[in-house]
Amino acid sequence: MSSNTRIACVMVGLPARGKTYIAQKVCRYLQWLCVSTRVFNVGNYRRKLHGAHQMHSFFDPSNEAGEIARKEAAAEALKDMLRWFEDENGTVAIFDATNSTRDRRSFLLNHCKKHDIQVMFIESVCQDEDLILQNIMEVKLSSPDYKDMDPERAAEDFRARISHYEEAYETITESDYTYIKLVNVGSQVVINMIQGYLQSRIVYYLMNLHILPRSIFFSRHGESIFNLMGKIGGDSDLSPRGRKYANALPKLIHEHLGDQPLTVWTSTMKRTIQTAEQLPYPKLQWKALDELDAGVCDGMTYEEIEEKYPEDYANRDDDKFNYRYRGGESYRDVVLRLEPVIMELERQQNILIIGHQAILRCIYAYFHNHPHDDLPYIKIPLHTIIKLTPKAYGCAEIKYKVDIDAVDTHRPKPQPK
Ligand SMILES: O=c1[nH]cnc2c1c(-c1ccc(Cl)cc1)cn2-c1ccccc1
Repeated sequence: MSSNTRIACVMVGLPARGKTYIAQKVCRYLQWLCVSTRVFNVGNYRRKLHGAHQMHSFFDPSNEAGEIARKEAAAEALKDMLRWFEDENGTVAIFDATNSTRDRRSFLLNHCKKHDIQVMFIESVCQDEDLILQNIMEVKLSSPDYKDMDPERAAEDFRARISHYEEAYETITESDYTYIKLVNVGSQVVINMIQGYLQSRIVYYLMNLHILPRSIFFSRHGESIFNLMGKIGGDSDLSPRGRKYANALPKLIHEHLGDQPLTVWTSTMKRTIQTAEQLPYPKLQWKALDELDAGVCDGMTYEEIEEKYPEDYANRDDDKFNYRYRGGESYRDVVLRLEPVIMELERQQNILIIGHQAILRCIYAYFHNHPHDDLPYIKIPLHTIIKLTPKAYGCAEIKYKVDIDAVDTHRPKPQPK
């Protein structure tokens, strides 16, 4: 990807078509992959400039004052977006608004062209009334615009807001525009003039999304012999307590899942395969799920590393995300090799990953949008089951500590010097 690529993903769609949902997911995915990305939500600018609790009349095209106020909010967001590209050296900006008329889209396109910013329109078209209602109930009624309002009245007002947009809505047909049109959550996808690597990755990601209810379970392997010895890496067997955990897992998973289908993913290392052995579900081994490669330090204790490689030992905590073991990997390397796993996770429904500490930190950070500086210090204890259930704009989480003792492998972030 050439270093100065700058892309504005411009959302298009009526209210309650998942524009913000898409914007936030694409932003989280790209940031996780170390692409500097940011969402500019025009609704937030409108609320900041003109307050929340605007009733539907504010959005009536014949409402002069409303039109001026909404144009001002869009102009403010656009100004911030351009400034962000310059000052923060941004790569992908996501301009989240209805952008529902040809005029508005051509204005944005011309403005971006002047600043050498590629524009890719992302339109969400949805006629599925149930999904629109689910969106309104899950998202709109909890928005600042409807805080403390009677849900029935709020839903009614929001429907009136939608109808104001429907009158003036012009779907994308500009054949010389770069765009992806997602119909009914990608059950039909139309793409036009997609250019370059990054745009193609964004298109591919969007085509793999679904919003069917599902849960993702994580657990590290049971305690291993190397855990007991304080050694990192290796390919050791489970310890007796680790085997006890493996024996307890099937019942615990069934308690959380009931009779729903599940697929179990492990690495190719013995300790995860042995932990999954008794689970009565289809299993898949991923090389990409193998533990972070510690290179020359593989099989050593931290004391031995400090003894043999004192400068490496000291440097690692200075920037643990980017620190790469000699002949081994960094957390950044692991994130990039996990991208296909994340892509497949987005496609799937219930999955249990039996993984390794560094690996689960990276995957967990993707779902919780954790910054890279914190990622290498996320607590993922042994003998613990984490259940993530994706919601509209985040993930619900249950953490379940199993009552089988294990060593604590967590090393806290050192205090800033
Ligand atoms: O097309 C929609 N129409 C109404 N609602 C929608 C969508 C999508 C959606 C659209 C395209 C894609 Cl690739 C993925 C999701 C998400 N949502 C949503 C539903 C509930 C809460 C938050 C968001």
